[in-house]
Amino acid sequence: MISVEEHSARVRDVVGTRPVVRRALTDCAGLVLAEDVTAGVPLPPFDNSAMDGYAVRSADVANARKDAPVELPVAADIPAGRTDVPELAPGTAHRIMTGAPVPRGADSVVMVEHTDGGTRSVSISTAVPEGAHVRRAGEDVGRGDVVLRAGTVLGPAQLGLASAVGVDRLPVFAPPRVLVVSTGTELVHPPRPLRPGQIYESNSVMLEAGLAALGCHVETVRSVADDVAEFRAVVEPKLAEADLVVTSGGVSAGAYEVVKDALTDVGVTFGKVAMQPGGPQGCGRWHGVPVVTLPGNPVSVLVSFEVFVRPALLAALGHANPERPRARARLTETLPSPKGKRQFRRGRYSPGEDRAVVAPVGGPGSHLLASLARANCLVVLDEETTEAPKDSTVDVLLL
Ligand SMILES: Nc1nc2c(c(=O)[nH]1)N[C@H]1C(S)=C(S)[C@@H](COP(=O)(O)OP(=O)(O)OC[C@H]3O[C@@H](n4cnc5c(N)ncnc54)[C@H](O)[C@@H]3O)O[C@H]1N2
Ligand code: MOO
Ligand SMILES: [Mg+2]
Repeated sequence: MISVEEHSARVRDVVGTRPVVRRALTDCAGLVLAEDVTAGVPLPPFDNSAMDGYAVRSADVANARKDAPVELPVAADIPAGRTDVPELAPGTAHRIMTGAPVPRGADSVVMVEHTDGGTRSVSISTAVPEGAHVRRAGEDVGRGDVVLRAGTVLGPAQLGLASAVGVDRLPVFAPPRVLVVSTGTELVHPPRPLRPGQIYESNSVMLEAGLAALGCHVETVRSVADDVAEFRAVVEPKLAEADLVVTSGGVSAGAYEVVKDALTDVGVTFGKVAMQPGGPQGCGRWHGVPVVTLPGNPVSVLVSFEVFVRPALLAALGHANPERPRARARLTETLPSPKGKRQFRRGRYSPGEDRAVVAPVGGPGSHLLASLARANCLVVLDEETTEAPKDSTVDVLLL
């Protein structure tokens, strides 16, 4: 039996790191930036107006008041996007819109609300300080500034910033193509009616959803019978298109362990990990493609995905912290735990007023899928623990 840490290290090793690719910004959401990004232009690129109104010299409107407005001729009209903006002559105003370049000669903008809105001449009823409503070139970002650091997870704001400084593609860690294979002669897909002895397949649905949430491209074989020849015939031709294979089922101690039987002699190692659920595990390479084999019980699949596959993939994708957040919480009922194994029990975590609380959901059985769907965390009881008493403080992994 190997420890959770040993198997984690093996899985991380086999999954490795992803190559860097340059992708269009719109294909980068959720991915990790592989290199620093510098600004090709300052932000804003030029002095521009923060308001719709009139560009003026503040000295020309210094005496303007509501009851004594100042009248200026309007010498130009500057909508946003105008590229041939004339200089402002003293004693004149330019009508200007938000985002339009402030003309040379002007030092401030008067909001249209403080004028009569004139187009030939304008009556201005307020004085403005120098610089009023002018957004200065480079006040947000200077040319050549590092705007995004390698390792940044790219969300909407980061991608918007990249575009704003003139970038169209970014170097990111390429999401892998993952082939999910569920094994089991008993598996049937809804809405086909069940015959006695059959069950509806659920593991590939969980794995596909979990992998897609990490940005992986997933191809799924929703079920293969427990037959080595069929398993090889279905899966082997798909290896060329996969960066990782994740299987479910067929790895334990029975007579029809299709994954174990098909892959033992080709480079995948099987054994037991000191944990419950998720004991029987395997990993290795098949024709050079990384393979992680998960046990078939549905709770075992999802716990194994959380403990081994998800962190390995996030690390491969460049995430600095690939682990789920952890917390400590007061246990609402006593939980037994098998000696020598790390136990993961489903729980409902709530932050609480002064101390977080976790209530176990369902029993330890790894077929109890309904309780998994109600859980928002896993209570982690270490290998030494045989019982975690009610009201004791335990570690939880927040899902
Ligand atoms: N004699 C022993 N028997 C078992 C041991 C053991 O140590 N000695 N370990 C048990 C543990 S723990 C687990 S976990 C399972 C793992 O079994 P396999 O990986 O071989 O998985 P299967 O036998 O194929 O299936 C187990 C169970 O899960 C259901 N299943 C499988 N695939 C799916 C799916 N895609 N969707 C829904 N349900 C699925 C399957 O019907 C079985 O009930 O072995 C124990 N046995
Ligand atoms: O370890 Mo199995 O994964 O308990 O059900
Ligand atoms: Mg089995």
